[in-house]
Amino acid sequence: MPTSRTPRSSQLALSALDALAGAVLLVDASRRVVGLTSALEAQLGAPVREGTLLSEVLVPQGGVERLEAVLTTGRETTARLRAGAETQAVRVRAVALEKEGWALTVTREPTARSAEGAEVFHGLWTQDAELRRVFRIVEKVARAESSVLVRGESGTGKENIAHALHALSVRGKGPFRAINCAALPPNLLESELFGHVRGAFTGAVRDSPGHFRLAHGGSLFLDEVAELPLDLQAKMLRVLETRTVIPVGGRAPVPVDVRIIAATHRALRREVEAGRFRADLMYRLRVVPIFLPTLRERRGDILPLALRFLGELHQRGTRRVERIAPGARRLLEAHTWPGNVRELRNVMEYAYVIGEGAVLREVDLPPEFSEGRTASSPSVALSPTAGVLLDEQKVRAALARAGGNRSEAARLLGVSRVTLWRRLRALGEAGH
Ligand SMILES: Nc1ncnc2c1ncn2[C@@H]1O[C@H](COP(=O)(O)OP(=O)(O)OP(=O)(O)O)[C@@H](O)[C@H]1O
Repeated sequence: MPTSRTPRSSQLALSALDALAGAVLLVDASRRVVGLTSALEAQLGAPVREGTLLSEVLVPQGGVERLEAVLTTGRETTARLRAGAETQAVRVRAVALEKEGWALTVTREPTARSAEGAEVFHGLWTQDAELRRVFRIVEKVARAESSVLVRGESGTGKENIAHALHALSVRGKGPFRAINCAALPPNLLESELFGHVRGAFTGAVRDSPGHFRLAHGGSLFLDEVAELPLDLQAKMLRVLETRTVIPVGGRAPVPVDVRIIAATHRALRREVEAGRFRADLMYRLRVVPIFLPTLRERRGDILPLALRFLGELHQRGTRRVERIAPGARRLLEAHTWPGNVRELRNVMEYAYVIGEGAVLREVDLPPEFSEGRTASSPSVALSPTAGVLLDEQKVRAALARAGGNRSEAARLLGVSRVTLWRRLRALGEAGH
C-alpha cells in the first residue's frame, strides 16, 4: 500500500513483490495489515487501510479461527477474500518474515477458470485478453454506484454483463429488472417504465407500478437505450435527476432508489450529433462506458465456444460430437458472426440436429455457409460495407426460408426478434 508515508525502500520492496509474486498482503506480528501490492489492491477493487485486522480481509475455510493455522503452518489454504460487500474464492499461503509478521500470497481459486487462460464470468466464456479485461473492469465498476453504459453488438453478452454488474454490487440482493426500449411502442414503454394509475388510458383497469418502482433497491437494465423516443428521454432525465417517478395519469412523484445500467449497439455520441439522443441524458448514463468485443474480433473464441455448445447439446440430446471437421472449422472461423455468440449457439444447434455421428461436417452447417456469400474471404468479412450488404441479403434469405415468419427468420439468423425488427426498420420494412 504505497502511501506518501511509506518509506521509499518499502515502496520499492512492494513493487518488487508486485512484479515477482502478484497479489501479496503484508501483516505485522499483531495480525494487522502493513502493506499490499497493487495487484492485490486491483483484485480487491479498493485500498485497505494500514492497521486493518487480517481477519477483516481474509476468512480461511473453516472460519476466522483458522487464521492462526494459516500463518503458522505455511500450508496453502482456500479462503474468502473480502472485497467490499463481495467475497472472492482464493488460495492463500503465508510466509513468515525474518524480523516479524508474514507475507501472504493470494491467488484466485482456479475453479473460476475452465482452462489455461480461459474464464467463465457470469455465464460468459472467453479466453480473449480484451474480454477478460472487460470482466475485471466490470468487477470494479459494480461496486461503485456509477452509471454504466454497455456497448456491444447483438449477442455479445450485454445482458449477462448487466446481470454481473448488479450481482456484484451492494444491490445484489435487491431486484434486477430488464426492459428493452426497442421492443415496445412509445406509449406502452412509458407506462412499463414509470407505471400508470387506474383509468390513465383505456385498458388501465388498475394501478401498475412500472419497472422503476419494481427495481427499487436494485438495478434497472435499459437495453437498447438509444431507441428511447426523445420525449421519453426527457422524462427519463427528470427521473434520474429527481430520483422520483410520476406514473402515467398520476400527479404525485414517487421516490425511487434504482441503479441504471444501460446498453446499446449504437454509438450514443453519434446519436447525439444526429439529434436523436439528448446529450444531457447521454452524460448521465455514460459515466463508465464498457465496450464488448464482437465474436469476429476474438476469433480464438469461436471453436472453443462451438465445442462448449456442442457439449451442452450432448447433455440434452443423444448425438455426441467429438470433433469439427477441418472444412467446417475454416467456415466457422471465417464467418462474420453478425449475431455473435447467440448466432454461434444457434448454428451449432442446427448442425447438431442436421448432422449425424461424431464429426461435425461442412454440410451440417446452415445453408448460408455453403452459399459462398458469408465472407469466406476474410478481407470481405472484415469490410463494414460488405457486412451491411451481407446483412440485407441474409435477412431476405432468412425471411424467404421462414416463409415470412419473423420469429423463425430471427432464429435462423441467430439474432433476437428485436434485432431483426431493427434491421427490417433500417431497410424500411419493419411494418407496424
Ligand atoms: N462469451 C459467451 N459465452 C457464452 N455464452 C455467451 C457469450 N456471449 C453471449 N453468450 C450468450 O449469448 C446469448 C446472447 O447474449 P445477450 O442476450 O447477453 O446478448 P445481448 O448483447 O444482450 O444481445 P441483444 O442485444 O440481441 O439482446 C445469451 O444466451 C448469452 O448467454
